[in-house]
Amino acid sequence: MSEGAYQRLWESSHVTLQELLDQEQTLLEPVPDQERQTFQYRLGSLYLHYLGLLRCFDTVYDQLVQPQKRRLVRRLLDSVAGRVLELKDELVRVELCETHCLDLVLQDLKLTPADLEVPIPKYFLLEQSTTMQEQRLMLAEILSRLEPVSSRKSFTGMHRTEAIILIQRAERARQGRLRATFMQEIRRDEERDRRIREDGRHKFSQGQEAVTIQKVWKGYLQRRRTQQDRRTEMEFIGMLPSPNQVEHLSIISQACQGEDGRRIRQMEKEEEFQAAMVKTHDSLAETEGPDMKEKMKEQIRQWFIECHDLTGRFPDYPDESLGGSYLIFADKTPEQVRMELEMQVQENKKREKAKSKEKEKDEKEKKKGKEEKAKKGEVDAALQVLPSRCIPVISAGHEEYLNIWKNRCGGVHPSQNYDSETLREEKRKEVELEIRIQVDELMRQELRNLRLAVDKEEERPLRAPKKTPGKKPGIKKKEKDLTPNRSVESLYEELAIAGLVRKSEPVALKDYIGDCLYLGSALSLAKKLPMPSLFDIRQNVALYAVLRLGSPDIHTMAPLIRSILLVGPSGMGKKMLVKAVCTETGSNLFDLSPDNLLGKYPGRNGAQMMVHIVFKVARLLQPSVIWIGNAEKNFYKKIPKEDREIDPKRIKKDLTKALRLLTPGDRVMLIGTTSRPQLAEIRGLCQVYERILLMPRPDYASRYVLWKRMIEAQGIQPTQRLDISALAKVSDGYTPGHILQAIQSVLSERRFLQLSKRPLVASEFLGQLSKLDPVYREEEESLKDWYFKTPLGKKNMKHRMDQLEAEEAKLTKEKKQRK
Ligand SMILES: Nc1ncnc2c1ncn2[C@@H]1O[C@H](COP(=O)(O)OP(=O)(O)OP(=O)(O)O)[C@@H](O)[C@H]1O
Repeated sequence: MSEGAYQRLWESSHVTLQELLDQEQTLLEPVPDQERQTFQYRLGSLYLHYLGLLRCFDTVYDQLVQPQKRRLVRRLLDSVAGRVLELKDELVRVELCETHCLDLVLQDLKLTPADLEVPIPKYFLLEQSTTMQEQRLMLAEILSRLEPVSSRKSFTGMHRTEAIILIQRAERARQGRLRATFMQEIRRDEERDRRIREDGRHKFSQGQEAVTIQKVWKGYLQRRRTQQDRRTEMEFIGMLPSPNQVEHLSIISQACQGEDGRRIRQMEKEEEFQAAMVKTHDSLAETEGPDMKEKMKEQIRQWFIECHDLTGRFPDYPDESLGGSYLIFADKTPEQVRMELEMQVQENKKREKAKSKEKEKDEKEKKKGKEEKAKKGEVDAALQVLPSRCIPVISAGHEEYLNIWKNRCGGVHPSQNYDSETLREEKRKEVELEIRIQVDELMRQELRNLRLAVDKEEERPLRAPKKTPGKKPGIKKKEKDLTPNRSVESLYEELAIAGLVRKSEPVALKDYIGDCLYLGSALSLAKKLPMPSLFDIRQNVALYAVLRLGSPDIHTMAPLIRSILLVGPSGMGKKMLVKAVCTETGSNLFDLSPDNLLGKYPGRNGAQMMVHIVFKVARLLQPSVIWIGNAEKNFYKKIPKEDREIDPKRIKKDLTKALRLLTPGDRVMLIGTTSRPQLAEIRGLCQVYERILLMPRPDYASRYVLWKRMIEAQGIQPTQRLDISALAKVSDGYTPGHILQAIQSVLSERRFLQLSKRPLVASEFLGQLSKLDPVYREEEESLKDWYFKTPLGKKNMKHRMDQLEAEEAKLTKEKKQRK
């Protein structure tokens, strides 16, 4: 794509954004519970639109070169991502479920399932800070120091004689196999000769011979032609990949080169812009600074005099936290400002009084209302979207685009140099603010002198800055630092040596294979509960973990989620998802799994110290993932004998406390994984883990793509002879881990070499599959039953029951009326 194309994409994104911002307003109006479905539909549609926008802004930010525009697009990208997360929360709140069936919305908007995919901004990985890379190097260095010890321990030598015997045995076996094949061939030839001798040779005339040869040849030619035609048609309709892979790959690599080239240009332009910012700032401070200073002083003095003339006394100087003298210039007369300052105190008092009165009134009304509702026996619930934190940021960004960039974007090849006029405007404001701080300091002193000289007034006590409502200083508990004298590096090293920090294997989230549920809405209509697909799980992990951990701005704007629990049978890819989160966000991986804590930091104080250090380091070196495998063990109802030694519940209390101290901006996420949550106390588990993602066995669509892509990942292009659909059908009940295991055991090195002569067929995998234990129905049912005991599951169940009851009541009423 050319630069002009990215520019046009940006412009069209703003057209969509304008439409979405218009829709936002209507969503704030409360909707009665009866219209739940329409409300869900509107939410779903908005969510899909924002996802599309996120994709566009990500592409534009990745490829746009002009530094000022990139800054604006970045702000828009982060705030749109925040809005996507807010809408996801709304969807969960309204649908009482972690997964959503958006197939009808997709259909109406003429989108494909690929549009449901949550895009992960490319800058998460491309703009990883150097500190993150340094951390990774530090960990590699610590681990390499530890390695020789462990490798020495694990290496068990083999005696020379034993080794010779082993090699001889293998060589004799090889020779035996060769001889056997040779003998088999000799016997086959002998058998054929014998049969020919017994049957006697057919005598053909020359004509018959010619006809036979022609028959075979023509048949062969026709079959080849038909096969070719069929293949061409399948390629044409996109059912088979094009054989021209080389050409395809060269086009892709060319496009990638173009993108990389643009990223290099971005860096060059950014450096230019950084230098220009410093230069413009300095030149403005030098040329316009003194004038600005004098003008400000003049204005403020004028204000002092006018206030004194009007009220007979000098005004109070606005506090620094209120913006200092900037408050005076906000289009107000000096008298207004003074009055405002005076009025603030009185208003606060009045407001407090009114609040206490209102509270009393509300309580009375509530009581009355409750009594009335109880009398009527009905609950009047209304659905409404919560006010957004991201919309103001998006609107401001959109405004800025309209005011500054919209009319300057034109041209097929827009200029990618920075705009010096806009830069000067921005820097002028910055310089003005800096100078204002200096001027305020001077003028405060001058005011004090004036009061003393003119009114003979001693210094007045400074008015306390206005407190923001809701924030009560001192109420938030402050964390006690148990390791005040230790550096982060030394704590990190300590954790790495103890094995609590791990090196995560690189796994991309897109490699978590799985297709979406195509019939979700149909199932819902048939009153069947749709189960989450692997696709849904991938999307939820992207939304809950990756987007939040990837960017500090998104984390601050999005609703806070500190922990998630992945619940599913063994082999569903829970650990793989944890690794993928670390890879996509460049997070540090801390392992607090009960089995990993055996013998580490013993005693009550030890456990407290361990959790403290892990959370402290995780927060200081954010983004971080704290993983707890077999998370049920921390909350065992009854500790089994074999786990008594590890004392799995010892970190429970400290974990809950440490989690509560995480605030927006602390990019730390606790991810628990478990396959047996039934063994845990459900209350404790659900208190620690805010979101619970159930991972049932894969459905047919997911199994199909799993087989296909896992075989392809081994470097094999499945042929027509491999019936993947049949494989997907018979592997019902098996997890992705099982499927991978079966593929790996069939595709041995020897089988690989035979592929050209003997293509793969489905039956080969069945033997391997039959050796593995599938997820039995009882196990899955018990997991589902457990899920419906969790807070969200319970609400969902109750809602569905209520709906069923209401429908039954409606039906009986209709029947009665017909009679
Ligand atoms: N959806 C998937 N796509 C691709 N590979 C998968 C998928 N799910 C699982 N795998 C693969 O299956 C194997 C087992 O996965 P993993 O160890 O993550 O499962 P798990 O649920 O953590 O198991 P356990 O509960 O036993 O710890 C891994 O090699 C992983 O890469």
